[in-house]
Amino acid sequence: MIMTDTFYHFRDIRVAETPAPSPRAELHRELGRTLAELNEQVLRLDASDDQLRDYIQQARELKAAMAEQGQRDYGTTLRRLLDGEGTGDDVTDLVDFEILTGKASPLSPPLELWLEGDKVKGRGIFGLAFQGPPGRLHGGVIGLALDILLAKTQDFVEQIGVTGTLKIRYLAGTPLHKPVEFEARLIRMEGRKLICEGSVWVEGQQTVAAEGIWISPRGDYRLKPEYAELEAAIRA
Ligand SMILES: CCCCCCCCCC(=O)SCCNC(=O)CCNC(=O)[C@H](O)C(C)(C)COP(=O)(O)OP(=O)(O)OC[C@H]1O[C@@H](n2cnc3c(N)ncnc32)[C@H](O)[C@@H]1OP(=O)(O)O
Repeated sequence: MIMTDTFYHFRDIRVAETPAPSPRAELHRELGRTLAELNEQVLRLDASDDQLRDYIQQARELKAAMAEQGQRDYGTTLRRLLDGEGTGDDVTDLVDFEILTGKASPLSPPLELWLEGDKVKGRGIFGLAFQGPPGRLHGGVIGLALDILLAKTQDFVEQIGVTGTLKIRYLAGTPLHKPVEFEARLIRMEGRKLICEGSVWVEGQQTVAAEGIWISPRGDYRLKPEYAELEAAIRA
């Protein structure tokens, strides 16, 4: 019997289409979630000075124990993926530690993203660590979430570009601790520019509107063949 391993290329990594996590990746996710919960717990922790000293000591010991293990090298992982020789673990290593969306990152709610028809959709519940105005999500964090969300409209095209312009209009406060829904879509492509729009919703009320321009460093934006049917919608 011939055993075939699956290898991944960087350009094939799409929203919500990452390989099933290995047991190691699952454990990283559990560790990340536990640390995120700890991060929420530590905010204005109502503990005595002695208890705080004890927690500092325990945290330092945990950090020192982890430091002995070292960290896998990001550059090597990215290189394998850019060469089309990435493993499933390489893909999860890349996406699972991303800010806000990474399932193994202590800095993530996490914000979940997926493709639905011609849209990129997202959902997340943000805790106190992401607070701006009292009880509300920080506007800069919303900007970060929209940057990540709108960038994923590039899942429909061949090129990968960088954020050129991101315009955000805050229409109403976005509350903490409630499901926040995100939506983005391609508007049009003009050579190396990709123009897209996004919105943020809580309980059916729109709280934020955004428009973005992404710039492809090399080559004009082109739809991937499997999304050719979007042509009519984005030219309309
Ligand atoms: C391999 C791994 C890749 C992973 C990517 C992850 C991305 C993560 C998301 C980010 O955090 S991106 C970081 C934030 N963005 C940046 O750091 C971008 C910094 N700016 C640049 O690098 C350059 O200014 C840029 C590449 C955006 C444009 O420089 P160019 O010299 O290629 O542009 P050029 O002047 O030739 O203009 C090309 C077209 O784009 C337009 N343009 C240029 N900069 C623009 C801009 N900033 N906003 C809107 N449009 C812009 C420009 O008007 C022109 O339009 P027209 O063809 O219609 O004349």
